[in-house]
Amino acid sequence: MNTVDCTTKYRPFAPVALPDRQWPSRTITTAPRWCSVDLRDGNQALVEPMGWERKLRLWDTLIAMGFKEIEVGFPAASQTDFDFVRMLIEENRIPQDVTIQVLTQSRESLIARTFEAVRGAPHAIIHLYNSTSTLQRRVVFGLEEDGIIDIALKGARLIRELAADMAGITKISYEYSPESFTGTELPFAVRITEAVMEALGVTPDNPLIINLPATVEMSTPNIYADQIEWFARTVKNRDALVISVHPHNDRGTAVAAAELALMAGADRVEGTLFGNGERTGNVDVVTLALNMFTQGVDPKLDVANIASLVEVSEYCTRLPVHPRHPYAGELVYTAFSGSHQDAISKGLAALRKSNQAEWEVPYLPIDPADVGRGYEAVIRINSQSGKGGVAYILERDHGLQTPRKLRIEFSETIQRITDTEERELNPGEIWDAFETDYLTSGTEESPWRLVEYTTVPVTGSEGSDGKRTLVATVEKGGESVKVEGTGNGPIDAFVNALKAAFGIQIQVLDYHEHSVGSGADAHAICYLETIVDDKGPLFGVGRHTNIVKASLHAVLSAANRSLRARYK
Ligand SMILES: CC(=O)SCCNC(=O)CCNC(=O)[C@H](O)C(C)(C)COP(=O)(O)OP(=O)(O)OC[C@H]1O[C@@H](n2cnc3c(N)ncnc32)[C@H](O)[C@@H]1OP(=O)(O)O
Ligand SMILES: CC(C)C(=O)C(=O)O
Repeated sequence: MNTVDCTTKYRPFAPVALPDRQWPSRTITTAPRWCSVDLRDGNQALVEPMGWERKLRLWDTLIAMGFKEIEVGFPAASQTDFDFVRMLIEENRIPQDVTIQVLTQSRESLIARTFEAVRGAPHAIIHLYNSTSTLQRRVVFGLEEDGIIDIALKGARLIRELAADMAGITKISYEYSPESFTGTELPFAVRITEAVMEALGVTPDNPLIINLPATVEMSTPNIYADQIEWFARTVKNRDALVISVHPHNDRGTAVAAAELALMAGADRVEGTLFGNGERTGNVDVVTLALNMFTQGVDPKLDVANIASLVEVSEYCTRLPVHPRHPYAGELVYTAFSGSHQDAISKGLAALRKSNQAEWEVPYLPIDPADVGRGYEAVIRINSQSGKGGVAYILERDHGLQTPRKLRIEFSETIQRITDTEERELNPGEIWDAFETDYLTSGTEESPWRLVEYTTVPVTGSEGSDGKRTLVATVEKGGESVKVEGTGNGPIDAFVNALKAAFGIQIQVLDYHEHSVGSGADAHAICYLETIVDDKGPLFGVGRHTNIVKASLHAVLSAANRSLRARYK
């Protein structure tokens, strides 16, 4: 029971009055303009901010992914940020279709230094911000609305001046963030934006990127979408604006907020790889991009090698990507639970058989191969797993198409091991268990062993009807015995031979056989469902390059398995 009375300590976020909201019936059909803020918002939230080498590695990765706008730092804040921007420019590292973006507070000295940093770049976005929320106006700035507008306008006018001075050297675009937008009254957000637009003299040809950040995610994502739609419908000269969103993830719904904001009219998204950023992070652009991808929308970001993105992100941020992180986590293409495994393996088989282009596999919203992940880890086995998963591993790794009843039987063996050992079994251990149980002979646990055999047709006797006589050498517990029997085929003849020599009674209920591999490696696998001396039904499995030998091995496999404790 909570001891804090949340009803007095916290208050619900007021909804936006927008009864004719349009966004709920829209869908996302094109990629937004992406802006990576890894090197700024992501960097400023790190325990150890990135040095040059890490920044450069991240920069190269972002470029390779296809980002065309990258916020490279807060150059007035630190020498490292300043020097990094200079290096990109002086070493001609900025591709011609990429624009760098830099952040600054609305303070004269910081703005001047920011311009110094970008001088000589082909194109730069100067990103100006000041906090506009009710709370920050009161507790941080001690100012009324007009005072806050004043801060923004002083900065905007200076930026316009300095941009004009830089004409012909560096093309400057403008971005303004009414920071803490989500805590700002909407009419005030529009008012300050319109004032900044006027101060900057923006036009549809030279628009302002108006970034409406969920600096703190304070409400459900539908309310953020309402805020964006309300803003877009109310602000004057909408066509001189590019509406950008910058969601943080305080409530864990930044991805949803960004998506709904796009439906509400946002044109651009600022975010980071895997959501690194202040507190619970920025919106994760990789997830956003792949969410689009799985809806058939080209995200215009290359996320095809997700493992290398994880590797770079973990190296640069020194923070791990969670094993359950959407699309990227180590475990997100893995099912341990039986019913999931069963559906996945049936789904994969159906897809292979149908040859259809469209991806449709239960529990796998995306083909792991599309992000460079293999199928090896799709099914892993522990005590939550079922027969489908175990059978999948046997087929995937060893080509065994086990009959349904054998799957049930063997999965009980695996279940016993995983329950006893309380851990995952790797594919090698599953195969070992199968070999030990079904394919081993001539050991203490599996004393029966086939040494050799020959068959001859029964001739001369009346009504022999294709019967054969089989003569074999069989070992039991190391002792060799020659056996002989006649039957409708080799299995029948062998069963009769064993009965005559040892008194063992093997009744064959069902028979399956298939080949595995091809060429010199080809061999036959035979599965026999049997009752051995009233024990069973139980399976015997035989494997050999010779199809008859495979079936005789299967008979002795059943005999061996009837000695197991569980059949006593
Ligand atoms: C939501 C965000 O992520 S915004 C980006 C935040 N990122 C960072 O802060 C990282 C880099 N920042 C820094 O290194 C430093 O804060 C600097 C160099 C920018 C400024 O440092 P300092 O001037 O020493 O201190 P500090 O950041 O505490 O400045 C606070 C002052 O700036 C004012 N201020 C804060 N934001 C702004 C702004 N956007 N525009 C104008 N003034 C601002 C505050 O009112 C306060 O004024 P006061 O000194 O009169 O009380
Ligand atoms: C500077 C702004 C865009 C910011 O980082 C935020 O509001 O989170």
